[in-house]
Amino acid sequence: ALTTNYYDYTCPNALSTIKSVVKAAVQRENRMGASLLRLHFHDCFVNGCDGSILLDSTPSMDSEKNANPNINSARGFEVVDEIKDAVDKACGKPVVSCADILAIAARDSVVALGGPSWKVKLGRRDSKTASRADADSGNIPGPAFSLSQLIKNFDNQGLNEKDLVALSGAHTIGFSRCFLFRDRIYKDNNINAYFAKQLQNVCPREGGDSNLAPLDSVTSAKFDVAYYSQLIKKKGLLHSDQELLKGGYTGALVRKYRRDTRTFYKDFAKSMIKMGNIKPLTGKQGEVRYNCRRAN
Ligand code: HEM
Ligand SMILES: [Ca+2]
Ligand SMILES: [Ca+2]
Repeated sequence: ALTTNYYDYTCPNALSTIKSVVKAAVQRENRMGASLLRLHFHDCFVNGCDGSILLDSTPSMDSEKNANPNINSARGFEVVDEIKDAVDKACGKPVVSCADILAIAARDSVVALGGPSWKVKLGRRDSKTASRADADSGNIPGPAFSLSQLIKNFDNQGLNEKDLVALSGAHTIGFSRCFLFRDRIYKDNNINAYFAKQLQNVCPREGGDSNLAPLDSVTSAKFDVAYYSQLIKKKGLLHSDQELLKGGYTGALVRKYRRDTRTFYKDFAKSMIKMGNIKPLTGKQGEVRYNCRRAN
């Protein structure tokens, strides 16, 4: 099992080193916090939290970076390299896995943008392979998903409806490209008309596919509950975001989190730990990579 003190003896400075690299990266560019948080999510949902998303393509293996949910979208790989470099220097040898780096960087990103902290469980080892096919086959939920599809997708990972609503709160930071919310702003009816109109300037019916809009139009660089307030105003950016309000239980949670930052923070932290526990490689499984981009 994963433990919070895994590197206490082999690398006592691992956590502080990672925190300072993440903090500097988020100070350079706020969005990097969002991007690093998302990397951990997209890693864990494809064959578990094993660093698979970080591997580059080889002649015999196509990278998960090329899968639809990631291509021209997943970012932060240079910062992960920077962290790996710094932490290996701090430890004197490569003992911290890339999968653990993603879990720690996700937490530190949330903290850097004013969100909750938690003790990250550690001891994940890195995969030797990646699977673009597995990253492309619906393991990662899509923005057009209905509530029932979202619930089923999370259930496949051992995550429940509360995890779904709490973890979707990650959309309180970061951005989405236009073509992923175009249908929502031109076709959905459970959207605030003025909000839709504004977004249509950023995201025309034709062209501008990669133009960006904030997932939380109020505070896209602050880890707060504004995302949930926006859902109540029918101002969710993604169709999938707005779906959360439809369910009895999920809708009640949205309304609760909007009013109760402490409970959102507590539940988010708990669900992040749960997500970080998806099928980790432990013991002698996998390896600790020397370079997060390739197997040893
Ligand atoms: C519930 C199902 C989810 C769906 C359908 C979904 C979908 C998306 C989409 C479509 C984008 C924009 C991607 C792009 O523009 O290329 C996005 C961005 C993002 N997602 Fe999610 N997501 C979900 C859950 C999560 C979870 C669980 C997390 C983390 C715990 C997360 C964190 C983020 C972050 C932080 C961004 C912004 C990234 C950036 O600005 O670089 N998402 N998501
Ligand atoms: Ca993975
Ligand atoms: Ca926010």
